[in-house]
Amino acid sequence: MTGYSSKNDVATANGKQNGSGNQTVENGSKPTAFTPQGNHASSENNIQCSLTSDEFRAVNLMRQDMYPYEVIQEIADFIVKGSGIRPKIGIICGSGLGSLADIIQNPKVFEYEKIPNFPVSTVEGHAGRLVVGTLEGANVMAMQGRFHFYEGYPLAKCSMPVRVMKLCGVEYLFATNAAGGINPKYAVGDIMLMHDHVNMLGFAGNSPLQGPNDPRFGPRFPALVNSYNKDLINKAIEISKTMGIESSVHVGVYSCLGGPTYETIAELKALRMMGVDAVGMSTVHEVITARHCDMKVFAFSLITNKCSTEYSDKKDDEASHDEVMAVAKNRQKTCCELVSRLVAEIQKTA
Ligand SMILES: O=P(O)(O)O[C@@H]1C[C@H](O)[C@@H](CO)O1
Ligand SMILES: Nc1nc2[nH]cnc2c(=O)[nH]1
Repeated sequence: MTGYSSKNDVATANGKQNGSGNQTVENGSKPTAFTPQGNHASSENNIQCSLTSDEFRAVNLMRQDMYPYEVIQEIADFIVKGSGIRPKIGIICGSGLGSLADIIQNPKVFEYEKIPNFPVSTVEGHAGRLVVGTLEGANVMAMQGRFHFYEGYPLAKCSMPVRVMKLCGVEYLFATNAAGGINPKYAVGDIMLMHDHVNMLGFAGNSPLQGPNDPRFGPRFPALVNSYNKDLINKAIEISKTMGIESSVHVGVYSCLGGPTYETIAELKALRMMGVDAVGMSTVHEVITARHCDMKVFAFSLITNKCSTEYSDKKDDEASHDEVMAVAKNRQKTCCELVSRLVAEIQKTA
């Protein structure tokens, strides 16, 4: 084979590691060494890590994934007391779909950084606010900004807000996302109602339920068949007919990869062979957490880009977050209408 070369260069994020493993840091502060036990020491004979003590503490906080029931209860109490509302429906806004929270009436807004023990959003298109209020007469709470594995958060932390929703009183989770369409019949701007998922992070041994199980949330070994509520899917199909968009609404299988990279062609081919229709970087761990604590789940993907399984040199064929955001902005009105009409249906039968 020609045209392919592999060099043994080793680089760090700041590009300063040399072949001998010696490291320097950009800002001149002294690197901190850490032991495999996790306590960081300044001894030079341990594994070296180019973090200052402050950076190390920040990373540690980010990776904290144990949220005892009592801590989640405290967060839930903070939100219920602060808003004066006990929400029944929880909405998670996907990339660029923050407007789903803007349609909430009499909103009480909580910035994530002001909520005790809450993580912060780091991704463009995820504002980082919890909005509590009413929609179509129903009490709702919406996450305007979710947490992703690729941001550095463990899965349990990414989906911790779902447990907060549960303890606030939420019975229904509406999870939305932006996703790449692998099914060749899907077009950009279409909506895929999720009826199942392939948990690629789970295949790799990662779960939001890893670690000790607290039975106050749910069982050690929850079943996931029928995770996506069929009645809600059918109601959404009926609503799509009345909205005149049924030809661009599909029912399909979503898969979550770790990101932040978009997929290679070989990965897309593999996913297609596995029966995946749309691929993204979220939602699955939230659904698992919601089902564990017995919430009813409705989820949909907005198809923001087509994932071709053919090799191409065209730059236009590459996925980009700008495209994802632009398509989501274009389709936000339709997504908002679908969500509010479904909320109205739930409220009607309450
Ligand atoms: O939060 P979602 O799943 O809607 O966002 C998707 C996945 C990545 O965060 C981002 C990639 O463009 O969009
Ligand atoms: N993994 C993944 N996530 C996305 N989010 C929006 N589009 C995509 C995509 O093509 N792949």
